[in-house]
Amino acid sequence: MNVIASDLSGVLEIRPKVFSDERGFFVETWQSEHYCSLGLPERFVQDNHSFSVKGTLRGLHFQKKFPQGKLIYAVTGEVFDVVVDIRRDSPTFGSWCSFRLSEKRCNQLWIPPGFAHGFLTLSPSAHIIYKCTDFYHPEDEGSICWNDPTLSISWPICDSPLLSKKDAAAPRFSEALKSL
Ligand SMILES: Cc1cn([C@H]2C[C@H](O)[C@@H](COP(=O)(O)OP(=O)(O)O[C@H]3O[C@@H](C)C(=O)[C@@H](O)[C@H]3O)O2)c(=O)[nH]c1=O
Repeated sequence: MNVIASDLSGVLEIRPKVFSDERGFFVETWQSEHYCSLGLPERFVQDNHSFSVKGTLRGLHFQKKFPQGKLIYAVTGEVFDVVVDIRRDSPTFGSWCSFRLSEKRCNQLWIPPGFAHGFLTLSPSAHIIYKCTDFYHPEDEGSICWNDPTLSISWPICDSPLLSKKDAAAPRFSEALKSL
């Protein structure tokens, strides 16, 4: 397993060992001893699976009182995944970083609690699964508009992404964080 630290403390790209043979491949996507030794918690309480068509952008989402750590994996396709540091006491508060997660790379992204998260589907479609450290609390959810001018995220191929109604109406970064 290779682990690449990012510019945002705690955010890790994990590249698990892939065992390929004539049948295909095998990969461990969660093994508590190995992943906990990287600093991930042992306890995840919810697993999610989303399917998106090309050009879909989900995010940027966060929970306020119940922040979720997330371990993200692209089972099929490729996504441009973005995390934004919304930890007020962090030296990188307001900074973002991006990762390409894909079925070819078999890579994973660990996002600790305290970040807003979103992704854009680059391939014709993508199945994304992720483990969460806290439950979904819809009443606690916050969102930031994907094209916030302060954040100025360099989304690839993204003039008019496919958005949910909620994401299309998401507030700017400064407004969204007033509720934090
Ligand atoms: C996220 C979530 C949604 N839902 C429901 C609510 C809604 O009716 C439907 C679709 O919800 P959304 O439009 O919020 O789904 P989506 O836009 O895919 O939301 C997700 O986006 C990515 C970027 C994340 O980081 C996730 O934490 C989550 O916020 O699914 C649940 O029942 N449980 C959940 O955990």
